[in-house]
Amino acid sequence: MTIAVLIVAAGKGTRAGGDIAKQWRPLAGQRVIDWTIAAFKRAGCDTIMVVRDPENEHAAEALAGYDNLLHADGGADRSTSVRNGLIALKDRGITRVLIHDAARPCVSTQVIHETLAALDHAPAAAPGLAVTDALWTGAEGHVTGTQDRNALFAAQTPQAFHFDAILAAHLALDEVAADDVEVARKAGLPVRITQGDVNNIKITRPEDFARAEHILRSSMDGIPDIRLGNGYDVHRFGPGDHVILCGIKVPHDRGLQGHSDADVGMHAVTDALYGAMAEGDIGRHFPPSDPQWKGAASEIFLRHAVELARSKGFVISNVDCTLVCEFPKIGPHAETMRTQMAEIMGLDRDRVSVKATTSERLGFTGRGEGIAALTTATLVRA
Ligand SMILES: Nc1ccn([C@@H]2O[C@H](COP(=O)(O)OP(=O)(O)OP(=O)(O)O)[C@@H](O)[C@H]2O)c(=O)n1
Ligand SMILES: C[C@](O)(CO)[C@H](O)COP(=O)(O)O
Repeated sequence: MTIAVLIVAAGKGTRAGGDIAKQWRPLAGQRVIDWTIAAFKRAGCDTIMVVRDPENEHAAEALAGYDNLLHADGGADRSTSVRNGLIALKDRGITRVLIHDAARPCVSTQVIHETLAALDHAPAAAPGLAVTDALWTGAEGHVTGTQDRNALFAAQTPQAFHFDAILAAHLALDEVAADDVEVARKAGLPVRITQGDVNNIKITRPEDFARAEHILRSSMDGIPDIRLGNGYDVHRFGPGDHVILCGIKVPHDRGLQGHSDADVGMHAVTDALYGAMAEGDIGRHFPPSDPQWKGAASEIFLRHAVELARSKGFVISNVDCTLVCEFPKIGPHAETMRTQMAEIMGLDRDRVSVKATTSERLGFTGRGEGIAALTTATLVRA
């Protein structure tokens, strides 16, 4: 059995408005089409044909980054686009095909698998959602009747077919059809209804972008948006009588050198937060070339990273910082450091860890030339 996915992406997206057709527009960090392609790859489908307008520069740009995608030219209506895609898939040994709207980026693995599995029992299958709201007919702003909803379903994609059967049905079609289920039925093929998903929305109107974004951000197919970041920093010892570590003044016979207060621990924590968000590092947000940060309290940097995370919808789940030095001894101060950093980040103390290790007198930390810090941070988007 060789399965192909045919994604129709040649529409103009008129109802969604905007200068760029909806399937090429950004959504939750990538393009709509990227989410749609990713959903099928995640479900294990590797043969993917995208039907697009060959003249559309946004289509060309969006698809350029993909290896191994098949392309076909779209037509004036959806049925023609599907037919072109099916013809382009002919002679590739395809036995089953899933036909999907590019504009449905939130489709789940479960919907894909269930629809495909139904082809073991029928030549065609498609996800539908039983209509739950009462249905009216209306005219001139008034209800004129109530429609029986018991036998009504809202149609979704992917719609799945035995390849030869749907190709033949499309080649025999002499009019425009709403979808491929209609094409199949016109050819006399029985179509199984599989369970649709309320989240499998089709981006149709401008407000659908926000709905799709919410669905994708809150749950990527049940996988929460969890980010892991790491941070690493080193500061050299110099003259002084204390060091600042994780916001705490620790007496020592040397100080740490740096443009700011040289709080190596807090810098590693801050960089781990930036890293989890792919937002660069402290140097990008607070350039050392800028004199205003000379001697600055590192708390400023950490508060900025925390605020940035909040503004992007992340909550910090935990932070784990390890300081590497022979001296000063960190143990007696570790709990105060945890409390201080938890307070700055607005976290419970049990989400903040500060620990220390020596490097067995090896390397620059072992020789007492400086202190290194490593941090791992986890961010979760609610
Ligand atoms: N000539 C067409 C028309 C539509 N589609 C695709 O069919 C899917 C569902 O169609 P629809 O939501 O109606 O998209 P558009 O036709 O682009 O939207 P509109 O009617 O608002 O212009 C979309 O992924 C769209 O890109 C296509 O490939 N070729
Ligand atoms: C195929 C479809 O998505 C099923 O719901 C739908 O028919 C596509 O287009 P429409 O123009 O929005 O009806």
